[in-house]
Amino acid sequence: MAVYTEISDDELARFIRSYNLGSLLSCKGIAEGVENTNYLVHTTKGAFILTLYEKRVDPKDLPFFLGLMEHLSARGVTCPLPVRDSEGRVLNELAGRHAALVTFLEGMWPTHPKAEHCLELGKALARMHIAGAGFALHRANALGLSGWRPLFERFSPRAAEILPELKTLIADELSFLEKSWPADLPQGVIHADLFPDNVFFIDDKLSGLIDFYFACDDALAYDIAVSINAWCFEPDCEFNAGKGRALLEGYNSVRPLTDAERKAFPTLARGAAMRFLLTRSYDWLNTPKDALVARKDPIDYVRRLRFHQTVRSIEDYGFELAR
Ligand SMILES: Nc1ncnc2c1ncn2[C@@H]1O[C@H](COP(=O)(O)OP(=O)(O)O)[C@@H](O)[C@H]1O
Ligand SMILES: N[C@@H](CCOP(=O)(O)O)C(=O)O
Repeated sequence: MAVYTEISDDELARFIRSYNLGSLLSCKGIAEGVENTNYLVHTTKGAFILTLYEKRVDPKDLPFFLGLMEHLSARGVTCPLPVRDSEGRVLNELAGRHAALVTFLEGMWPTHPKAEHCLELGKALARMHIAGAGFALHRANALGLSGWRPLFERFSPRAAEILPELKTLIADELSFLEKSWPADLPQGVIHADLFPDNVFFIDDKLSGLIDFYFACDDALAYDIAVSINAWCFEPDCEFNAGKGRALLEGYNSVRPLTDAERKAFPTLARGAAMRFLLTRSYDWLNTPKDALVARKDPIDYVRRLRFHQTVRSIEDYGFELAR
């Protein structure tokens, strides 16, 4: 579920009146999602998503996230467009939370992604990276290399509750990543959480990207690694080389990977697995068992990490990329 904050009818009516969106017709809480409270709002001018930002979003990052959606949208990326109120503001307050309204995107996310979806996703990711160039605001990746060890230290005494060897696995892997992390790859704005539930399709055609609330500046190829992990492993955590190839080929056809990115890919994939292993482990241990939000299994990312540890070069994945 993701309705952490309830809003009264009066508060909502007052809020919607501050936008030039006609009359309020309906408002329903959205069960999907993890981080923030989302409502689907209909007015006589159309459908919108109302987001109330919850405690894990740092308010100082909101201009970056909202500005990025405006920047990308203006450059042809189909993503939610923040709506301005009658005074030109995109960020407001509602029910004691920072709040914004964005346009509603049609489409469904693929619950069982196929290679065709991965190909489309790869192209869309590359287009997003290209469109992100020139965005004026900056945000460091709070969940990048320098954030991993401090996050690990917050749960390491309890890591064995997830898996007896987890503490050693993470500690050794962090040492490897700190020594080997590539420093000079092409940088830009990345989505950083482009999982299937953040990508919409209509009839197998990609219709839009959502959820830019982890977006930041980082290595562009790291974003590909995040998506390879999220899209190209089967439910039993077997790597699907066909899906991986489709994603990489789609990406490479729009923005060819540099030699340095190709060489660094196995390390980036290990780092991307580490990032989600850490956040999922922390949440697994700290989300109350009766919380309405579903915890995501950290073990899936232990398996991905172990797989990437066996890979030496991008060719070992079975990718054959045009140059
Ligand atoms: N602009 C949008 N258009 C259509 N649906 C959206 C939009 N934004 C969010 N949603 C819906 O809300 C759900 C949760 O949104 P998301 O941004 O992933 O939340 P969270 O950041 O809390 O995880 C999505 O799975 C989708 O169903
Ligand atoms: N994608 C993350 C969790 C973040 O959820 P989202 O709904 O904000 O995409 C994971 O799978 O661990």
